[in-house]
Amino acid sequence: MNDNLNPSNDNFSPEEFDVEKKLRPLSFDDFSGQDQVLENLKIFVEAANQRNEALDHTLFHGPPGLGKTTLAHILASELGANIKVTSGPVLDKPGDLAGLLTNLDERDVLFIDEIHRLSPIVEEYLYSAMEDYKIDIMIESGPNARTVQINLNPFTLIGATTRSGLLTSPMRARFGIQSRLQYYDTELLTTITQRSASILNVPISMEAAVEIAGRSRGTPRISNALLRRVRDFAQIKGNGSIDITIAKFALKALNVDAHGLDEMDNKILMTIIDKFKGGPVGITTLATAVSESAETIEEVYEPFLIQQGFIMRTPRGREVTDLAYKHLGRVKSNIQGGLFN
Ligand SMILES: Nc1ncnc2c1ncn2[C@@H]1O[C@H](COP(=O)(O)OP(=O)(O)OP(=O)(O)O)[C@@H](O)[C@H]1O
Ligand SMILES: [Mg+2]
Repeated sequence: MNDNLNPSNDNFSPEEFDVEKKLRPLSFDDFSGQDQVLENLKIFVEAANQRNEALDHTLFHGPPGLGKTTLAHILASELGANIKVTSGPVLDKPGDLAGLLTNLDERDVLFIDEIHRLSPIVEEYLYSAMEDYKIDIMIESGPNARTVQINLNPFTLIGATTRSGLLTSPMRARFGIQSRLQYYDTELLTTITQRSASILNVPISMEAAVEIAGRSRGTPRISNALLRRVRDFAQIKGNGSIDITIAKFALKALNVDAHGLDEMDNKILMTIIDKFKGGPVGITTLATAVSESAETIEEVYEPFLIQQGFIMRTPRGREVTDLAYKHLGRVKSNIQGGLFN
């Protein structure tokens, strides 16, 4: 599979980065889907705006490409505040964090991506900043070294993670607002694809938008990536506009699965069928067999496979469904007790 279609791929070329920026919704009104999450956020933002207070610390979790970073930027903009962006692995000492925190104006947003990857010492340093808007900083050095406590402006920390299971409970408890983002259905992804096509100035038929949406693994980032690639085909092999014929042709050339499943999705299904007779198989055994971490399978791959009805979680482990056999063109063996269907 093309690397840019990988749900967790954020390494765009400079040109693609620009396109990506153009496509990113900038306000609540631009953002489609996640209705319940959005409805709540609108209320919290409006209330914070009315009271002229900082919004409560907010955590977004869920699989890659569903809009966590986008929502962090939207929140800052709806709060009329600045946003400073950093990420867990970048902050390796409290000093890095202190620099960011002391530069925040009242009600500003500090966005920490991959917040599950903060080092324990930085994480602990964050606790008092989040709770009391206070931090200790070290001044001078050598024999005169001492710490002083300084007050921060009230700010909002927005954390994002694909691996909420790896967050420590004290960290999680400090987020007053916690939202889990869900996969998008084809209808929503169709709307998003049409919106993106209009921003990119490329005509697209309804049928073609539905086709792209249906193969996007429930993920707007993938819809946008597919749209960009299909646009290339339309430009070179067609007349520049995207109809169903060119969309199907391009998606076939791109090797995109009819359900939008990626290589790892299919590998997981195939491994359960071929090596574990369809399951049930424990998550750690499965993880070893596909050479991926158990956490990544649980947080990135499995939710979509379950949502689409390819896998079931049972008390004894993961089991593939008849739909998975059908999808992969495999025949279910009778030994499992299942009949052909
Ligand atoms: N609801 C939406 N409506 C329209 N476009 C969206 C929506 N959500 C996400 N997108 C598009 O998908 C892209 C990916 O979203 P975003 O970067 O916010 O995902 P993420 O959840 O932060 O992913 P990751 O976990 O990989 O950081 C965005 O650039 C945006 O263009
Ligand atoms: Mg992100």
